[in-house]
Amino acid sequence: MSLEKKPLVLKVGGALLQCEMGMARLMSAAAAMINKGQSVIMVHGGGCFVDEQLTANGMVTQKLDGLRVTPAEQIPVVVGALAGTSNKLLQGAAVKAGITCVGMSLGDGDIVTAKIKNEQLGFVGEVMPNDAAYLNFILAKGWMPIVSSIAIDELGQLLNVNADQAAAVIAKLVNGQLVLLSDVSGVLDGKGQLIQSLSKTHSDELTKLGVIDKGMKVKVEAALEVAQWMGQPVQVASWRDAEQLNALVKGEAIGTQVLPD
Ligand SMILES: Nc1ncnc2c1ncn2[C@@H]1O[C@H](COP(=O)(O)OP(=O)(O)O)[C@@H](O)[C@H]1O
Ligand SMILES: CC(=O)N[C@@H](CCC(=O)OP(=O)(O)O)C(=O)O
Repeated sequence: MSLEKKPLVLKVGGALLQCEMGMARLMSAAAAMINKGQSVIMVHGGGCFVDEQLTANGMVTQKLDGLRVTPAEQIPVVVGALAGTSNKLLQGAAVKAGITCVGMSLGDGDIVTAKIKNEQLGFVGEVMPNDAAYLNFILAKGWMPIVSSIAIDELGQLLNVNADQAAAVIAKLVNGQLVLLSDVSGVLDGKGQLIQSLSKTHSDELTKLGVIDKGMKVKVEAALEVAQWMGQPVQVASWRDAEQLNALVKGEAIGTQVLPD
């Protein structure tokens, strides 16, 4: 299978949902790719939006190693923000760009299996690839799945999954090419310069120095895991940068290339 024929798994981060122009540009890039016959799956976060909604509901946010501690009482707010508002806002932008899309979550169509990651984190999920049939059905129609990172475990419990980890699992599930789009141009070094290509050794060094931290640490870990698994680089780039989006449509490498060993 040629690279460009692999489904493209595009993960978009939270801040995008607060930027109407960013959403419009991204969807127009996605529409251009879909019109060329490229399958695209969009996986999204919405961390900023969750923060906002928790605060509005008088709840506090606590993170451990970049992951949100999610007690049971926060689940309705988190699910509402991610599987509800964020997912539907993106769907709206996709429809406006002429894309036929299916808004869904990790809990749909048995695409993944899920379990609680670690009791300390509360209702935070760890997911594993399971069955690609539902996604493949949508892609075969030429439609674009828009997937929120809410999973459901065997007991029917709703779990909050970090969206970079969700995108990594979807990429593995469909053997897709993963591009993690954030609000920064890629992984930056200690001087704020873009790192063109990043190996595991280099990333470990920068993480130890605290240069790569918070959300970027989780993102780079997810990218390294998929790069290793696929034997091909995973890109960390920016949805803000119109030039990067144009290059992505042309199939060019953008942002930081996170390399397999
Ligand atoms: N070395 C780094 N390079 C770039 N961003 C970094 C780095 N270390 C930490 N960050 C932070 O990580 C953020 C991106 O992660 P995150 O907020 O989880 O993004 P998203 O919501 O797009 O997934 C950046 O906005 C930046 O604040
Ligand atoms: C467990 C966990 O941390 N879940 C994330 C899910 C959303 C997310 O990952 O959003 P971004 O991609 O915008 O960072 C959260 O609650 O913020």
